Amino acid sequence: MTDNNRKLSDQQKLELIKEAVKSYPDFPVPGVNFKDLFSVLQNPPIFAILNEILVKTAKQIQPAVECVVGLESRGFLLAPLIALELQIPFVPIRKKGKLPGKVKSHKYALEYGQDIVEIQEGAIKPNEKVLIVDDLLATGGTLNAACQLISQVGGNVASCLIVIELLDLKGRDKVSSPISSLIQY
Ligand SMILES: O=P(O)(O)OC[C@H]1O[C@H](OP(=O)(O)OP(=O)(O)O)[C@H](O)[C@@H]1O
Ligand SMILES: Nc1ncnc2[nH]cnc12
Repeated sequence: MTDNNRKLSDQQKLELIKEAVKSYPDFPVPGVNFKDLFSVLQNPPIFAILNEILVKTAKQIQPAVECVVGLESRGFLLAPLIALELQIPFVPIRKKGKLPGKVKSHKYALEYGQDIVEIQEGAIKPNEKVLIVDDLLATGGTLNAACQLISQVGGNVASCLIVIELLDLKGRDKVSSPISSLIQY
């Protein structure tokens, strides 16, 4: 963190992150206003602020989480940063057919299309307290599928941490675990 950033409030830091998120109307299909996390990652001071807030938020969860699950693909850019800082395992949830070994699967609906998510058997310990991390909450289909999958393999979803929440889509209504989002549209 730079000296200038140290003087900013959390609210001001979140505003800077929000200003750095680029929007792309009608991508990848008409009607979707795509919010691009990569525009934040291409701005190192803002990426540093995002990392700082994600780690701080994750550390505040009580009781402490024991594992960080990242959702393919953009959750993979953030979850390992948190896992490393907290010195707990990072576990991927991927789209169908990409993880080796025995997997458990769950089908889900997207804002556009549908998909299947998978996790490796044994990646989550029985009753382990899990933090799920992703870049964006839209319809909530992906996050709900991840929660179901983690429960299916015996984990306990303690909390979900999302950078961008699209409020109109009411995605959080689909998810029974607590969700923190950093910026909202
Ligand atoms: O709340 P939902 O409606 O489920 O949408 C949110 C999900 O959609 C995006 O991923 P996407 O499925 O586009 O996959 P990608 O990151 O691999 O491009 C985003 O990164 C979330 O994971
Ligand atoms: N509007 C959106 N922007 C970025 N990723 C998304 N995934 C689902 N909806 C999205």
